[in-house]
Amino acid sequence: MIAVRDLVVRFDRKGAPAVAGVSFAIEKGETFGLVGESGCGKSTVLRAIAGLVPGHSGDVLLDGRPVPARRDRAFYSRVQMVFQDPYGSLHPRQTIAAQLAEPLRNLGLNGGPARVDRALETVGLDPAFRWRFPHELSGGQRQRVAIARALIVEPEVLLLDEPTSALDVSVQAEILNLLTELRRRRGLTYLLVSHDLAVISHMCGELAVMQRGRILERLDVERLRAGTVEHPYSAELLAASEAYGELRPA
Ligand SMILES: Nc1ncnc2c1ncn2[C@@H]1O[C@H](COP(=O)(O)OP(=O)(O)OP(=O)(O)O)[C@@H](O)[C@H]1O
Repeated sequence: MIAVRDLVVRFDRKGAPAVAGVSFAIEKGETFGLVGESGCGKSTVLRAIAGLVPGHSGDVLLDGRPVPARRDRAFYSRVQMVFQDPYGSLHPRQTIAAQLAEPLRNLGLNGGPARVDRALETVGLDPAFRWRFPHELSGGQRQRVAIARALIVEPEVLLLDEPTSALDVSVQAEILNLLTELRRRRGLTYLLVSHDLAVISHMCGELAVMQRGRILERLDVERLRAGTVEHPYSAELLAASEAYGELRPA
């Protein structure tokens, strides 16, 4: 469904690239995880796919075809993003209805009230939320709105950048379960970036461990849960994960 081939991102001409030749492919309906310590380049991979990083090299392929260097409406109607901080990504002085209608307007699609209500329902929020402002919502409700805003254009792929890192643990589980249910119901394909192995283990079929802009190791979730990683850095990451116990089957 979506793939990157030899992706390189350089922010600084002299220094090491932030992403140094990353390749992977995600089948339709699957969730692929990118995991690694802060600064390893995982968010940059995701932002480069979304066209938010100027001047990357390598290919981004959607359904096997390269996407245009300047991402167009056709791309954003198929690929949407959800960021870590829903408070930062929502406009503080716009109603939820206005914010949900915006991506439809940007893509030249019809944004009637019924569509906004449907989007709210999809993420488990009452239509009455349409008149509220972001500060009147809890963190979890705000992230539900961010997911509704990504889904309102009916994309096929969601790029998820630490979608639950800013939330309390109990709310994290709710949002992860909602994302899983939506993926199953709609046949969505996810690329999930997280520093949290428990989140990756819960969500992903396959994952790649990144360090200093490169993929060190690819794993399927069974190997992650069994702890049979090959690269010493992956083993370190696993050992350091507070959630190590949760990753292993009881
Ligand atoms: N816009 C930018 N300009 C310059 N350097 C950047 C920019 N964005 C990221 N970087 C640098 O690129 C490297 C990779 O950052 P990136 O945010 O992709 O890492 P990450 O693994 O997602 O970490 P985190 O989870 O902390 O965001 C870091 O060294 C970072 O400082």
